[in-house]
Amino acid sequence: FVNKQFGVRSSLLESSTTTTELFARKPFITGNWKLNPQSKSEAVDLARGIADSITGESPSDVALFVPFPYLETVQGIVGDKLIVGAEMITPEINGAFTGGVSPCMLKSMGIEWALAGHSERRTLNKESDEDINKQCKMLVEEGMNVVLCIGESLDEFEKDLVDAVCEIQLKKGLSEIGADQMSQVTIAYEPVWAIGTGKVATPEIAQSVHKSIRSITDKMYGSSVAESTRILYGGSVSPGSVDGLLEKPDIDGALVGGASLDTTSFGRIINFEVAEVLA
Ligand SMILES: O=C[C@H](O)COP(=O)(O)O
Repeated sequence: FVNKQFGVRSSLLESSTTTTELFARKPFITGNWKLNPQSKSEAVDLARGIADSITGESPSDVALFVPFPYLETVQGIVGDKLIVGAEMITPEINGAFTGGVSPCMLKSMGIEWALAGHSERRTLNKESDEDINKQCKMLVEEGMNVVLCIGESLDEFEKDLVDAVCEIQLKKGLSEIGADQMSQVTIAYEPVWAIGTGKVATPEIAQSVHKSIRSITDKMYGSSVAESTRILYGGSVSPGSVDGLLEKPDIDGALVGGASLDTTSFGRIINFEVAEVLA
């Protein structure tokens, strides 16, 4: 077994293997806690467990997107080991937006990352592509980083509209964001039918959509941006599925929901193992 992950796992690497041989982009494993856990003490335990599962220099970037009330606590626990981000933002500077949390507020707390466009917010909170674009633009303009989530419904999947839906969501979500701002953008492909259902997309299906997303990014921004933009897969990622997904050349990481609430499962996902990347 040869582990050629990007990053450092030197004890497992063949002396002739460089860390950049396998992955074109540094893998990025992210957890989205959603409306969990139910208490601060549980959040503390979970954050500690996850931070402890990163020993030495991580082979990947790792991020946790957590509910607002836990941000500072989790950040204090994980330190520099991983990124802590918000699950959403209100794209306003200040004013009469009851319940809102702005990018500026987050930045003042040292939080530099946020999700935008998660399907639960698109569906439950009726966020439109225009709303999501406003969030993305404000985040990058504030010098923050955004994970833009896109993905088709089951109905759209069955009607073979996957690439078309992703193209629309991508183009609208990134409207007026320049090539020079794309280093602040990560894309997450999350088929809605795979979220929380246990029905993970096969690596082949996910790879095909990721390749199409990269090609759309190429048309929008050129090859250099397309080749450097990380595209994560989300939807029922588990310890059993992560290795196969990460073996695909255009799958640069994962956005993990349910399994990010379990220290052992998320620890295994963070420390995924691939022997080679399959074209
Ligand atoms: O943000 C994460 C996604 O919604 C995936 O959630 P899941 O891993 O529970 O399916």
